Amino acid sequence: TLHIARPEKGKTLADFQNIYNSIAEKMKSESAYDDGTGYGPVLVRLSWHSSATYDKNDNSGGSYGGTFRFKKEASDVLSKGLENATKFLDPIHSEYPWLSHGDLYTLGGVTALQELGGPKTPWRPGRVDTGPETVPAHGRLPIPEGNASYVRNYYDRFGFNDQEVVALLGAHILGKTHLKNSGYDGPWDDDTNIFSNEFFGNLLERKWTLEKNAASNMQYNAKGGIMMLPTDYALVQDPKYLKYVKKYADDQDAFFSDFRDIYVKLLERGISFDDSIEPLVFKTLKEQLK
Ligand code: HEM
Ligand SMILES: Nc1ncc(C2CC2)[nH]1
Repeated sequence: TLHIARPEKGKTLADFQNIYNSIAEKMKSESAYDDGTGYGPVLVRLSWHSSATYDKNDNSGGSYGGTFRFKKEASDVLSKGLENATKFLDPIHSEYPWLSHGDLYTLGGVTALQELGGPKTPWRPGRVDTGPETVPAHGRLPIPEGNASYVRNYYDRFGFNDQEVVALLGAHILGKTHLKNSGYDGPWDDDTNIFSNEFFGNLLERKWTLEKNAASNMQYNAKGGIMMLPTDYALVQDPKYLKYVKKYADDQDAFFSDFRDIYVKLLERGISFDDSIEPLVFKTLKEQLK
């Protein structure tokens, strides 16, 4: 499968900054969502799930075709809860109908990440919607019960190495698990909408206890109301992953730049962009107030 980027005709940085601002303003005005967590985390998760169907073996799936807009893909039980994110973005798509869904879902994640204090993340337009026949079969999303070899094997399908996998999973500092979505529960602390390297410090410094949760799933819990999925905890069980967990726990700047790089790589996986076109870097709302 070939995915050639075709940037929307005649659109400039200013046009996409307008969309960024619409999403960011809507995040601000609907900050009460999910008990005050806000829409940032679930928008980041949607950008990940819309890219997570990628398979390097035939270059299928990935963010290009915007196929998450089809119920056939969005109904995957492992995507439960993401209907909140697509419903949030529907009015943005109505306001800017010229923007492809693939560009909408990835731009939503980049906007959320930056508005939650994450790294400045270059973004390129040009994903083109493809039809229902291009929706990949269910089964390409990861399960939370996996161990380290499961996680390594899963990301091999993207061609991501150990360092990239550890950096990418640092996104789990954002947001929450919800029993009604995934059958996992927590964290219950409040600053789950600020991007930082704390996921790694939590993994290394807290005392983790493996417990059965209210949905009879096993998860790791620590005092102070934080939790880890089995796939999170795998990062400290495997010596090759552990090396990078320590690196990122010690060095916020290294985490921010490595997360930015692998997040861009994820959102663009499988797409051929015209490298003579500069990626776009958006200003945050705060930066535009001055
Ligand atoms: C081994 C791979 C992964 C597994 C098994 C996994 C699993 C999960 C699960 C079970 C939830 C809770 C969903 C719910 O109950 O609402 C979740 C939430 C989340 N995931 Fe992941 N995830 C993985 C990788 C990623 C990646 C690569 C990113 C982003 C780069 C990401 C971003 C998020 C975010 C931001 C949330 C919070 C969503 C919210 O607060 O509604 N995850 N993930
Ligand atoms: N620690 C942790 N693992 C998964 C999560 C979900 C993002 C909220 N949090």
